This record gives sequence, structure tokens and C-alpha cells, in this order.
Amino acid sequence: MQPVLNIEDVKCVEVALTREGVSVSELMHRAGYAAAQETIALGDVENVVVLVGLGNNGGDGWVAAEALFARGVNVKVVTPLEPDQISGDLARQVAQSAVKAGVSPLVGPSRDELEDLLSTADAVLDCMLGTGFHGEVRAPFDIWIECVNASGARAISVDVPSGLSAQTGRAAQACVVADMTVTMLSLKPGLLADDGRDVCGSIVVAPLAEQTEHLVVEADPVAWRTDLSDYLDVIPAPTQAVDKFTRGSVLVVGGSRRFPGAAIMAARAAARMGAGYVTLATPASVAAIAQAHLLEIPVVPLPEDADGVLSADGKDVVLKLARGVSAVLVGSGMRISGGTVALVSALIEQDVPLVVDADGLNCLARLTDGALPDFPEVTRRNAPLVLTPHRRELGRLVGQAKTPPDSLVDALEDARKIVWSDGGSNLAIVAKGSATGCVGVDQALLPKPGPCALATAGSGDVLAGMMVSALAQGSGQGGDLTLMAAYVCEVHGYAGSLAAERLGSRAVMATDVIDVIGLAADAVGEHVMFPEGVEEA
Ligand SMILES: NC(=O)C1=CN([C@@H]2O[C@H](COP(=O)(O)OP(=O)(O)OC[C@H]3O[C@@H](n4cnc5c(N)ncnc54)[C@H](OP(=O)(O)O)[C@@H]3O)[C@@H](O)[C@H]2O)[C@H](O)CC1
Ligand SMILES: [K+]
Repeated sequence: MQPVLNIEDVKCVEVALTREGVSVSELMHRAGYAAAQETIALGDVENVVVLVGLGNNGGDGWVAAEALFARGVNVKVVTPLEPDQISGDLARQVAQSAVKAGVSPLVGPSRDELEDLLSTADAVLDCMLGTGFHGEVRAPFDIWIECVNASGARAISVDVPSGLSAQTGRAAQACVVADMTVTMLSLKPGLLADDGRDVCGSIVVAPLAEQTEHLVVEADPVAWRTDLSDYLDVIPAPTQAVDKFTRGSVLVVGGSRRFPGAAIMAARAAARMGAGYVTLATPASVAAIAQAHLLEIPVVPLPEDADGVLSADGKDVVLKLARGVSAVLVGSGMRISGGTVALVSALIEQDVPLVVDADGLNCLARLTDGALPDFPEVTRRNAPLVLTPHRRELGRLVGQAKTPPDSLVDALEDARKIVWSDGGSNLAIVAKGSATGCVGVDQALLPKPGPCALATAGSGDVLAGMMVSALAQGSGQGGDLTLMAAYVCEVHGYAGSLAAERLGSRAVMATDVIDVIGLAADAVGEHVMFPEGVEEA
């Protein structure tokens, strides 16, 4: 796993390193060398343009320029000011040193001059704005960024693409779209989520010092990016000694006359993820439609109200069914009513592994008056509980319906309010977004996010079905529930990539993802067990 640090904690690591005898100047030199090294490793780099800003990110750029020059690369540094005029001591010193060594600067070029220069460049090193960037990009960098993005040269961003907030993942109107980002000390959340996913290219972490590894861990990472090898313990062990019940049985409670499809897809996804026996309980008026779509899956008709929404009259049947299965999913397409709130509440009180998704979460928000963290007794139970909110649902659960989290870090923080108030290891929150965070009481995990093809109606229902299926197969129980949730997200993402490969990323529908869950699970399993032996999708 790779640690992900908030920017303020990266700065604490920098301070801790200086205490351990590695000065900021030394760090800047190592950062610059790392950037130069990665640039050379790209191959075919004879002409490199280094665009520098006036802070320490620019300082890294001057060091990189000097290092590239020493390796015989033809380097030009584009700077807003002459080295002597740079106010920051460190950046000025390294700029003066680079010029002394023979690096030639181009000070304050016109747009035409810059475009001409970039047209001959094999690679551009983007060292304009780093973690000190805030607000909208001011001149001249806004123009420079436009020129970089319009040029054909490969762009290597140092620490963070200029214009991107490394904390929130929001890009300013002007933002470098990099081919590669060489980031210092550790991953930062903004590189992994939202706009960061579009502008970072491949990400290389340069630790800069031996001590970094332990100092980063001590700085309390906001999350951990998982590697496939981390999933070894949560992959269901292959065995022949099973029947359809011991392979895991699932009950899906959901659907409504308005949204019958969500529960159908969840049930189907649960079966495709490997559960041996899946049952769907859905309003009576849509049971026949559901059954027509689900030949292998028994459908139980439940009492409903005049709107075709499940009513509380079905509670006893639901609880009886729940007692007979390995795990339950409630919520898909269910709608919010007195009846559905009663069903969700009853299932939470039942001692069965449970996934709550979609309207099940909205029922939970209603049940707790939009303040789930104030009612820890609701989530405290003996059996595992997995909540799978997207950002708006998460906002409703923590009293922020009107201002839901709009960044990965905010979503992680909101999810933590819930798991920390609960305090146990039997609760995991899958905070869905462009990057999904799986939050447990001890840590938050970031599985590799799926493609944008997964941003489609029904995708969440599929994930919920997969989640309950994994839970029913015993994955994560008595072990790490958060890791199991991350594994399921990883398979979901992989299935999205496979479906996009087959059908084109714009065409993928949720049912297409369901069809390839099995192939995706097999492929992820192979990667986990034989990391060297298989090609990435
Ligand atoms: N973390 C580490 O261990 C190391 C990091 N290094 C590098 O240092 C940068 C962070 O350096 P810092 O000087 O704090 O900040 P930046 O260089 O990113 O940016 C500050 C300059 O940018 C100007 N700025 C800020 N916002 C804007 C904007 N919207 N438009 C234009 N210019 C902007 C700011 O100007 P002010 O007037 O606002 O002061 C500064 O001039 C980190 O990212 C790493 O690359 C070390 O070198 C190694 C160790
Ligand atoms: K940068």
C-alpha cells in the first residue's frame, strides 16, 4: 500500500526531515535530480524546456535543468524573472547556480517566442506551481500552461501539475495536462481524485530520503492507495468442496414500481460475483417482471403501498428470509417511505451481514434525522455492516444534504465521522466518487479507480450487488472488512474497463458491467496471485 498525505502533513514530513538532518535545500536538490532522472528515463530527450515559477517548485526546476544540462541535454529554462530577482533565497540560489553552470534562461518570453521554443522540445518540465498554488492561475503562467497543453511535447509535472490543487483535486481553468507527474515524498489526495485523474498522467513518487518512509507513516496518512498484492487475504479461496448454499447465499431487498431495474441488477451482480444462491424480495407488482429477467434467482413478492413502494407489512417475511442467508443487501431502487424506513431499521437490528445502498442510505438518514454520527447505536451491531454512499448520500447521512462533500478528502472526512462515532471494526463505508475511498475505523483505502465508463445509471446497484456477494462468501468477515470493500471496488473498476474495451467507453451500460464481473474477478485474482505473470487490462 502507498500512503497518501494531506498537504499540511507533507509539510510536517519536510520539517521532520530537516530535524533528521536533511535540509530543505538538500530536498530541493534531490527533487530536481529525481525529476531530471525520470525525464531522461522517458528516452529520446535531446531538447528540454523547463518552465519555472518563483517558489520552491520553480527551485526544483532549476536544479533539474542543471542536472539535465550536466547530462548533455539541450535545456532552456523559461522564467518570469532573472535569477537575481527571485525573492525566495533557496530558489534564487539554485537558479544562480544553474546559470553559472551554463544553463541558459529565457526571461518573460512572449507567447509567440514560447510557442516557437516548445515546438522544438521533446519534453517540457512543468515547475511553475506546486503545493503552494492557490486560487486561479495568474499571468504569465495561465498563458504558459495553454502553450504547454497545445504543444506536442511530453509534459512532466514536478510534484503536481501546475493549476491543480494537490489537496482537493480541483483544477483551475488553466491546468497542465501532464503525461507524467513526479511527486515528492508521498502521494497527495488531489492527484488521485476528480480533475487530478485527468491531468496527472502516470504518477511516480520520489521519496527523496531514506527516512521518508517512516516519517510519512508517522504523519498519519489520510488514506492508503492499495496494491493488488494487498488483496491476497480477502480473495475467496478456490475450493471444490462447496454447494450452492455454502458458496454464499444473498438476499436483495429492494426495487419499486418506479425503479424495478436497480434491484434486478443488484441481484444479478451478486450472482455474477460468485454467490451460490441469490433471492430477490421486491414489491409484488414488479415481482413478475423481475422474475422474467432473473431465471436463476427466485423472486419473493412483498406487500407494497399504493405507489408500489415496499410497505412495513412485509417486515416479518423479510426478516425470516434474512435469517436464512449469509448476507443481505437493502436499498437498491427502493424509494423512501415509512415502510422502507421500517424495513431498513429492522434489517440493521437483525444479526446478519448487511450492505445498505442507495435509498436504504436515504432511509438511514431519515431514521437518524440526517445525523448518523450522533446515533452510533444504530450502526453498532455484531454482524458486519457496509454502507455504500455516493457523495450526495454521504452528505445526507452527516447533516450536509445541501453541501455534500465535493472532494475526496471531504468525503473521507465525512465517512470518518460515521465510523469513528461507531468505533468498531464491523463497519465500513464505501464513499463513492471519481476515486472511491473505503473507510474503516483504522484506515481509509483507495482502490484503483475504475474508468469513466462506470459513471452510468445502475453502476452503483452493480457495485452493491457485488459487495453483498463478497460478504456472503465470507470475504472480510473476521478479517478486514475495509480491505474486502476495496477489493470489490477494484473488481468493479476492472469490470468497467473490460466492458469499455468491448463496447467503447461511452456505450457501457450497467448490465454490460454485470456480464464481465466474473472475468474481472478472475483477472484481478490472477494479478494478486501471480503479479509478474499477467498483462494489465
Ligand atoms: N515538500 C517537500 O518536501 C519539498 C517540496 N519542494 C517543492 O516545493 C514546492 C512548494 O513550494 P512553495 O514555495 O511552497 O510553493 P510553490 O512553488 O508551489 O508556489 C509558490 C509560488 O507560486 C505563486 N503562486 C501561488 N498561487 C499562484 C497563482 N494562483 N498564480 C500564480 N502564482 C501563484 C506564489 O506567489 P505568491 O504571490 O502567492 O506568493 C509563489 O511565488 C513543492 O510543490 C515541491 O515542488 C522542495 O523543493 C523539495 C521538498
Ligand atoms: K508543477
